[in-house]
Amino acid sequence: MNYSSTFKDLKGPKGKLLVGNVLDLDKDRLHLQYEDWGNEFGKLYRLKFLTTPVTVSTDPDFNAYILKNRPKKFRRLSKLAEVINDVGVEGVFSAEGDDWKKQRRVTQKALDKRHVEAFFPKIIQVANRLDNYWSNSLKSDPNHPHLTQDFIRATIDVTTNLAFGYDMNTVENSENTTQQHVEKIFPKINQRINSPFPFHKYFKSKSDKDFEVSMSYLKEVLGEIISETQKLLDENPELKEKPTNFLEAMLASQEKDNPFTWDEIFGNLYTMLLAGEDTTSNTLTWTTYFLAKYPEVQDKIRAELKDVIGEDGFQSLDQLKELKYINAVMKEVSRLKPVTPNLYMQANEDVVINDIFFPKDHFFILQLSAAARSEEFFEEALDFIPERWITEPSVNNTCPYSGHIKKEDAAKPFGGGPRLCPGKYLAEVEFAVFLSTLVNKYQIRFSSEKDEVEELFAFTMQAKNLNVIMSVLPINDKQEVDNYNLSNA
Ligand code: HEM
Repeated sequence: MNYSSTFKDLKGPKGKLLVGNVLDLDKDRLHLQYEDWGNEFGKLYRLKFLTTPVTVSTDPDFNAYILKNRPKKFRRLSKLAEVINDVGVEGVFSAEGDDWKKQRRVTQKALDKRHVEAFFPKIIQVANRLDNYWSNSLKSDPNHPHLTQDFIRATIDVTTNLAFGYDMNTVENSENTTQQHVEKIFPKINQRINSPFPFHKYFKSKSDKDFEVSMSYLKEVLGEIISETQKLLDENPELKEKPTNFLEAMLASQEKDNPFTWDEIFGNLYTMLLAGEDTTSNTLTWTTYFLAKYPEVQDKIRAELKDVIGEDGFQSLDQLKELKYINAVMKEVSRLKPVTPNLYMQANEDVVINDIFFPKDHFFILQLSAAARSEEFFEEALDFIPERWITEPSVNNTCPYSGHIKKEDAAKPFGGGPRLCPGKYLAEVEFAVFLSTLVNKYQIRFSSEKDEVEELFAFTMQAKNLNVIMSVLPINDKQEVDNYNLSNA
């Protein structure tokens, strides 16, 4: 192998004897700390967690190389996979090699465009329930402040309907506590990944015990869904040949070569539930922040809805493609507030990237938010400008200043390469439908003048201290929207 330097030559913050940089980590704002260090030490820099050397990359080309060269040259960090598997969420996200290929095939098929399109009426049904729920809640609580929880419930309902063929209806069923249990999983996984030692194996804290209660609750719920689906397959054997959703496909494999194990079935149901819920609901929550900060964005969305959807509401998925401004809002929110800002990878073999040598098993942190918010790739990078994503086909869609990198490559909220998020299309559809439902009838604003929102890293990146409330849009504003001309905005 030819190279002119190794990872040991990279600069980085000075660590402490024995522990390296572990004690310097600001766990609640890890992604911001990695961004700051990137500004200080360069796009590639070195850290040490106890005795383990780590390379952090904020370089989109370097990140793209690693994302693209999976599963052969790189894998997800083995410690991450161990923590995820240890809590029982052993699915496509943590799998590698042939196991991953097998699980990816069925996951990707369940979430492909054809399935999402066939399922569109159900997404609309969930959105209508959300709308009813909001309009009723606002009667008793004129400034409804629970938007994050509402989005979590809506995304849980979509995933369980689409992937498991099961209508959980957590939006209307306030007794259903699934959302509260699901919410505990990512923060716990995050805590365990960042813990230098698996203390929970020897001593269970109160939060470990709470977490176990939540996991057994979810196991019971998923167990019931599995039993009902198995009964359905037994009564309708034709479904075993032509399964209509993810769970049916996994159960149908029991009677074929190379069946999924029960751990894989449970693990993938958890994976779907988690991967589909936390990311999409946090992106929607961050969107409400920008809606409150820039009320004119709400007006533009309403104008576009009026143009494209009209009075009759969504009729088909084709209308979504015409919602160019709403799609641009999602891209801009995901650029400025990417909910998965750090991806953890590991080398399967010795590799040379950018003329630098990294040994087998080397640990990489791909930091995605630094490039997405950098002036190097985006003009007025810290400003919220959805229009930057609306380009005419004739206009060259590259970032200003970057020369060769496309905007999409500098901001990669869904990862990339063969393990690109398979739920991307579903997430885009959910985003457009739920955001339209919200903005069409309701007004979003801050509950106080102080904007104290903070980015909290808990494996996904969440909005802390977000003081956003909603109220029914006054009739007058609706009339004004009728006269609002999007093209002049
Ligand atoms: C705004 C919403 C979402 C964001 C930002 C997001 C982001 C991501 C990212 C960054 C990854 C890692 C990709 C990589 O390693 O290159 C990922 C993986 C994954 N996502 Fe999403 N996701 C979203 C919604 C969804 C939805 C709705 C589902 C399904 C219901 C889903 C299912 C998955 C699965 C199963 C994986 C693992 C794929 C694999 O390892 O092969 N995601 N997502």
